[in-house]
Amino acid sequence: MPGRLPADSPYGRLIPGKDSFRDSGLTCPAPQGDSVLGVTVIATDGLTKRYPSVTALDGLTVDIGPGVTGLVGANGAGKSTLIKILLGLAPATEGRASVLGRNSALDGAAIREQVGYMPEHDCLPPDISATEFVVHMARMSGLPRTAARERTADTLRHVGLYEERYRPIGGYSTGMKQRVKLAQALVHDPKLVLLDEPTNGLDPAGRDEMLGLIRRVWTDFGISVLVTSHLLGELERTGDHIVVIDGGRLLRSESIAGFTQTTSTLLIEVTDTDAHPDGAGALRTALAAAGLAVEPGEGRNVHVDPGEDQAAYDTIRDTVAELGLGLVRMEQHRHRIAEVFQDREPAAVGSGSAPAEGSTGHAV
Ligand SMILES: Nc1ncnc2c1ncn2[C@@H]1O[C@H](COP(=O)(O)OP(=O)(O)OP(=O)(O)O)[C@@H](O)[C@H]1O
Repeated sequence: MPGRLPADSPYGRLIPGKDSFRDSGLTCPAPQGDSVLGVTVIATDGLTKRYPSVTALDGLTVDIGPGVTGLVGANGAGKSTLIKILLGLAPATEGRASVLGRNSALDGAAIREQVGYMPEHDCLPPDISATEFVVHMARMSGLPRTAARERTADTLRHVGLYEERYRPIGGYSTGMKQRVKLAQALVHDPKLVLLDEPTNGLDPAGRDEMLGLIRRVWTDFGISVLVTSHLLGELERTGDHIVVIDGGRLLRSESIAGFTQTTSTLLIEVTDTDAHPDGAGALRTALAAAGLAVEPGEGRNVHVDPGEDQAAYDTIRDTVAELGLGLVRMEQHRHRIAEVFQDREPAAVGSGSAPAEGSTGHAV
């Protein structure tokens, strides 16, 4: 018989006592196109959570639809508190929240049947294997023994754990542990997963792999994702939508495309040559001498604002050719999410270590 975890279990499992699950296994395609538009997966209205010494959420009102949504905020912004309220694991002081159309304050158990949760902190038992642990969590969610084993094998394979899944978790790397936490959130085939800082502690390559896995949870299986991060740029390539909170308040809620609108600026990337070991620098100098509005900068990309001057494109092409550089790309520059927040008030900028070179993150 499946057991029952206390409500304060880090995984928030409560036993639904049901004997059937969505039978889509791991093959449910993501809904596409208009069919997903206008559907609210998570909604909050004036949501407030006050602890004795701090207000963690302050009148938060936001609607979140299907797909991958990044919930971004500095450490202490209120992300984990929001997740706990959504799951019905903590009461709000004021306001209301609903998940998949159910009231979080009243229907927590029903919500947790349909939602997977990956906690932020390390809370895995070190002495048992990933397989044993995930089977256990599947059983806790009410899956019969055989189905629990099958889905555990499928899910661990999906997150990229193979032979290691039979070894004790205590010997796993941080990345492997994060994968186990993701697997247990997915094993009961939820409609939505809430992932709290899943890239924490990972190196840049590990972050990219985890973000790719998260993206596929939606594109391959149609499971919506709310993923938190304190790194603003990290979710740029992974998410469909970003919600930014600060001090428990909504700063911005927008599609990624909205954040990263194209600008009028052209982005030009060129190769270096023996004659011009700094190809981009040589191009900047030559284009400025030709009268174009070249933005100051370093690195391999050159930014030029052509304004209304259609001849600018020809000038750029001809200048690259005259310098003997290779033209790798010339396209309209898109804002990076981090640039959108560059002019923010210092008070709104929180802590958080920026990841190493090569990752996409910028601390909020
Ligand atoms: N149980 C609690 N009792 C008192 N204060 C709390 C409690 N839980 C959270 N807080 C406070 O509420 C604020 C928001 O915390 P929360 O954990 O939601 O932030 P977060 O955005 O998830 O940050 P982090 O990534 O650092 O966990 C913080 O100031 C935190 O110290």
